[in-house]
Amino acid sequence: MRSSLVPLGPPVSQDRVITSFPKCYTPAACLQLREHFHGQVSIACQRRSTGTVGLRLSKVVVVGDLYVGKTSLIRRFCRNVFDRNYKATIGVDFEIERFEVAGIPYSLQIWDTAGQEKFKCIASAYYRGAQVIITTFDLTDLQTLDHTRQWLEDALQENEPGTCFLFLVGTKKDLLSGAACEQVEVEAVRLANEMEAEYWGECEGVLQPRGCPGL
Ligand SMILES: Nc1nc2c(ncn2[C@@H]2O[C@H](COP(=O)(O)OP(=O)(O)OP(=O)(O)O)[C@@H](O)[C@H]2O)c(=O)[nH]1
Repeated sequence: MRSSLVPLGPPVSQDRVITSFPKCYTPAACLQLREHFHGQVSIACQRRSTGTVGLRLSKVVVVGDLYVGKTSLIRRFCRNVFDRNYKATIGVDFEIERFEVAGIPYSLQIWDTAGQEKFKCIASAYYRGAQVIITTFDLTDLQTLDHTRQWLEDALQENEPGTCFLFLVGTKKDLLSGAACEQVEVEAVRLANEMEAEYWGECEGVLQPRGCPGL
C-alpha cells in the first residue's frame, strides 16, 4: 500500500525530514524509551516494515495560563519567528506542520488554546483526540507552574487514559539568571516526573533541555 503513503501537496521542507531521533535528554525525563514502544512498533522497526504503520497525523494541544508563551512556542516551531508584542489568543487557533519521518509522511496538527478563563470552555472543546498534550508555564511566575496540574487534568479528562504523550514546558528562560532558573527547573522536573511528562525549557520560543543557559 505504498501509494497511500505519498504525501499530499509539495514535498516537505528539508528541516522536516527526520531520519533519526536525537538522544533523549535524561532517561528519567523521557518516557519514550525503546522498552515503552508498543510490541507491534518494535517488530515493524526490526523488520524495517514501518511503511505499513498507519500513524500519519497527530493532534497536539498546547495548554497553560494566559501570557505564558503558548503562541510564541508554536510560532517559533512552525515559522521560526518570535514577536515581543502580546496578542491574546481568542478561543483556539491551529497550525499544521508536515514531516517525513523515516520515509513516512506525517503531520502534526498543533492546537493553540487561549489561556484566558473566559475562553476556557471554547478551548476545552478541542482537547479531545489529542496524542500529545503540552502544558506550559512561565518560569518567572511560579503560580503558572502550580496551575499546570489543573490544565493537564482538564485536558486528560477529554482523552482516554494512557493515550497521550505529555510534556511540561517552562517558558521565558531568558528572563531569569542561571541560578534562579535552575531553582525553578528542579521543582518543574519534580512535577513533570509526577505527571509522567517530559520537561523542556523555552527561550523566545526555542525549546532547550534543562540546565541550558537562556539567550
Ligand atoms: N522574554 C520572553 N518573552 C516571551 C517568551 N515567550 C513568550 N514571551 C512573550 O510573552 C508574551 C505572551 O506570549 P504569548 O505566546 O502570546 O502567550 P500565550 O500563552 O499564547 O497567551 P494567551 O493567548 O493569552 O493564552 C508575549 O509578549 C511574548 O513575546 C520568552 O521565551 N521570552
